[in-house]
Amino acid sequence: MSRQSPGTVQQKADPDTVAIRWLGYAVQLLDQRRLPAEEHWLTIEGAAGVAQAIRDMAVRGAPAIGISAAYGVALAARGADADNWQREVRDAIDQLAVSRPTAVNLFWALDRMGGVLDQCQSRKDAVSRLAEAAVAIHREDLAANMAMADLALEAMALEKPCSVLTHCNTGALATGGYGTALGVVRKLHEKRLLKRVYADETRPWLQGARLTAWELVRDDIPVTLNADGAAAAIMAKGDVKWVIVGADRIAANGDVANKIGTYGLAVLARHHKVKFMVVAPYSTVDMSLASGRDIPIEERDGDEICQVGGIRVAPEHVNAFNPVFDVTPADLIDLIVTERGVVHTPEMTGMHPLSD
Ligand SMILES: CSC[C@H]1O[C@H](OP(=O)(O)O)[C@H](O)[C@@H]1O
Repeated sequence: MSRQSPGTVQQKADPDTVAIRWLGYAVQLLDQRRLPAEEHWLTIEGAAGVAQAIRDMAVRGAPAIGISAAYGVALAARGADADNWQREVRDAIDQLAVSRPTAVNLFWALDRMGGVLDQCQSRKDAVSRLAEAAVAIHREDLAANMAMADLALEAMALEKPCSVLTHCNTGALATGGYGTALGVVRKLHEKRLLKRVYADETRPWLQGARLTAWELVRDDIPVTLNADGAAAAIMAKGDVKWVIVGADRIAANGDVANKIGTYGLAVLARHHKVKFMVVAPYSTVDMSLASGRDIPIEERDGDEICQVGGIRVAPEHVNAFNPVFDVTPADLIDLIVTERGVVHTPEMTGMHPLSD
């Protein structure tokens, strides 16, 4: 990631960890499909472009798609007709809401932007207030990540450095900056409490191999990349003490939807007496859903798992099943960390201790 340029949202953390830039007239997104081969920034001036970037995974990661969608709403106000601005911004919100179904951060951000829209008196008012609201969502997410890292370290109460294992990419790329689960990894490294982080490659989009490995190598954090299927053997060796993952939606009972493969890791962790931690901002918690059974799970085109690096490896016409998230039941989770606080053994209380 490159450094912020003038006119972009000002952050308190290291600006190198920012992959979404607000330019006032456009949002810039570091195209995650092209990493690590190329650091290519997309400049997007309308909500339709943002919706497409989310759908096509140019930007991905639950908090990052919420932040991007918020900027999309702000752009819709800028491009709206003076007489029909409310309708046009509402339509943009609807369009953004159908870009991806599982990460609730998207709907949370759009609801918040819709609330601001309801208070606007004119298009001019909407242009400035919606931009301010999107920047606030971005800044708050970054601040939440920093807070969660501190809370997680406190809860881990480590006496000596340990190794951890993570899945997918939950770093600066997936968030407003710094990262959720990967923010905890960064903090462990900073406090000299990290021996090594094992990064699952995360088929089929390879967020672990392409994005997590890129972020960590870039920041000199000791990382070992492994095939997803190696996680059991790694845990069996006994070096890994924690599995640390992010989340796309957390139901009221503490069940967690996250990248496909997470549930399997939780089962393995319990078998090997490895602790299992979920790290996500409170915007990922959906108290309207009683359990993980109610979480909509995105299924993407089966062709995504029939190829590797753009080259088809499966036979033509094979039937392929490609759910991109799974649900880990609360009883397999030791800790859920949000910026509001930590829930220990969520199967006992669900997320209720942190709700309003
Ligand atoms: C920091 S949340 C990241 C979250 O997003 C991932 O999904 P995707 O790459 O499909 O957007 C995954 O579930 C991660 O835990």
